[in-house]
Amino acid sequence: MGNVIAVIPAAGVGSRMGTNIKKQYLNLMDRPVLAHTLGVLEECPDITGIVLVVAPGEEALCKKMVLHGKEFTKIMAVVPGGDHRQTSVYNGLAVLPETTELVVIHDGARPLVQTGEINRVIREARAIGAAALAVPVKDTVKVVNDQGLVVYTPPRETLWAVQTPQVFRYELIMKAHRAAKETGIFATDDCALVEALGRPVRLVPGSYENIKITTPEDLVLAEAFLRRRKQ
Ligand SMILES: Nc1ccn([C@@H]2O[C@H](COP(=O)(O)OP(=O)(O)OP(=O)(O)O)[C@@H](O)[C@H]2O)c(=O)n1
Ligand SMILES: C[C@](O)(CO)[C@H](O)COP(=O)(O)O
Repeated sequence: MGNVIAVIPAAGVGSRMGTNIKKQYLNLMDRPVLAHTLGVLEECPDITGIVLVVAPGEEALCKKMVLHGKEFTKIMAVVPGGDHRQTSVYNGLAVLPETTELVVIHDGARPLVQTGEINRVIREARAIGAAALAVPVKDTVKVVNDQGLVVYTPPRETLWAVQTPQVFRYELIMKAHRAAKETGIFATDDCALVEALGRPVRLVPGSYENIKITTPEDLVLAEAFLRRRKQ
């Protein structure tokens, strides 16, 4: 088995959080959101290296707020991101060694992922090439038109909310990102780019705790989950 490298996009602006400090640098209990995320990946035995993607010019800030000390020994590179999450991920993928077997793409803003979940996704990706954590959607979802009128109601049992990590064979995810770049496809997750190639993607049941810190109430929830884990 070859290298399994994590690419962590953490270059977003956090517009939905609306705070002066970007959400990845906000404190969640004792340390920044991004430090929690990196801490889980650091502890994951299957992951051999980490490439962190931060906003251009924010490398020093990230070092000061998150990467000080000697906690994160697996960080191979800190690279500048782009205007979209997809571009940030691509910039991370572009610096990986050719010897990389699998890439674990995980949002810097998902600090509550657990080692066992990451391992399960890695196992599936090794078997079929592409896999992601996901949870069944709890609400009934409506598809609407631009006037807010309901067009249809997809059956809930077919709907899953996809999370990260999303794990891929290195050559497959590079092919998918390059093809998306050429055709101008922009997607909100990396699986969609592999789907666009017509290749299979396996969803691995995850946890409702693996939330993405997106709006202010997510920090309250995340803190509650962390406190419960410490009990
Ligand atoms: N240009 C971007 C946009 C997003 N991300 C990262 O992708 C992850 C998921 O994105 P999201 O939660 O949407 O973060 P933001 O784009 O920062 O948030 P918002 O959409 O509210 O502005 C985050 O870790 C974020 O930092 C990134 O690396 N580069
Ligand atoms: C990749 C992702 O985490 C899947 O839920 C998500 O799509 C990333 O960011 P978004 O901007 O909130 O869609």
